[in-house]
Amino acid sequence: MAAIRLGQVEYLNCLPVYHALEEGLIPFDGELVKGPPTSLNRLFLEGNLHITPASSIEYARHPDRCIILPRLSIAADGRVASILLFSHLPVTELEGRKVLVTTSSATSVVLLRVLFEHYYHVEVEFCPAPPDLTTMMAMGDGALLIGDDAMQAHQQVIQQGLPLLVTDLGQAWKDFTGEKMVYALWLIRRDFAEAHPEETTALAELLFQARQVGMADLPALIQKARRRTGLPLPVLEDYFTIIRHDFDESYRRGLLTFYDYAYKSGIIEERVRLDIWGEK
Ligand SMILES: C=C(O[C@@H]1C=C(C(=O)O)C=C[C@H]1O)C(=O)O
Repeated sequence: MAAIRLGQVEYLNCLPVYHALEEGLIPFDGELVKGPPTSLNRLFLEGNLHITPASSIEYARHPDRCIILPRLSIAADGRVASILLFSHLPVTELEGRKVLVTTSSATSVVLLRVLFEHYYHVEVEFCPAPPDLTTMMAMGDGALLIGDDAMQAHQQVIQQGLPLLVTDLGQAWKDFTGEKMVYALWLIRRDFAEAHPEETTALAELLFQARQVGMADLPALIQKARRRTGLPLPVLEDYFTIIRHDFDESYRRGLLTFYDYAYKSGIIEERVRLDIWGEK
């Protein structure tokens, strides 16, 4: 069998799961392929990755091509700190304005559309743009950033005292629905999983164990995150307590609520059921 190609989102949100693999604390002889979420989504759907964390909305767009690994996600219960809308005006005053959305995200762009349509009841014009706060804010009145880009931009706003409002979409989603929000799922290619069921179960277990090992040494994660991003320690300590990787019933309910709104907004074509490896 060819070496496993495993995707890794190049943001801090993945560190708890990949730290143990990067450090060899858990042996993994496949290949780690790093990138922003939209690159991993594309590589996976083109058949160039066996497993990857992918934007949760992509599962709903291609349920026939993938299976969800159990017990893993990238999620938060309310405030998430890395999915942020920066704006010149309060969100409810953005009617008719242009909002730039990062080309690195799929899920959060849909989440923003859902929130504007169903929660804020405001119509805005969305334009994709590379993730750079200054350029984005020069082109419009709002900028959606995710991951480390969002966290760095937030620091820039604080340190330079920029006159921008910052809306946390995880918090907005919680205020709107009362639910948790699942941003990413670990997906495995359906053809691969069906042809190699034992390897699939072993890979699911390996990733779950890696996360257990990673989370068991939070100080090491924080030090590594600091070296990688230069973000202040209190920001990192806060982030690793609010970013979650669980996928129990309450997370699944939050995800299905999100899919329902995406369906109502015409973003996905049908209501999806979650096909989770090892569960029938
Ligand atoms: C919480 C996050 O989760 C993610 C958001 C994604 C998206 O919006 O498509 C995809 C993968 C994750 O990186 C984040 O990036 O900040």
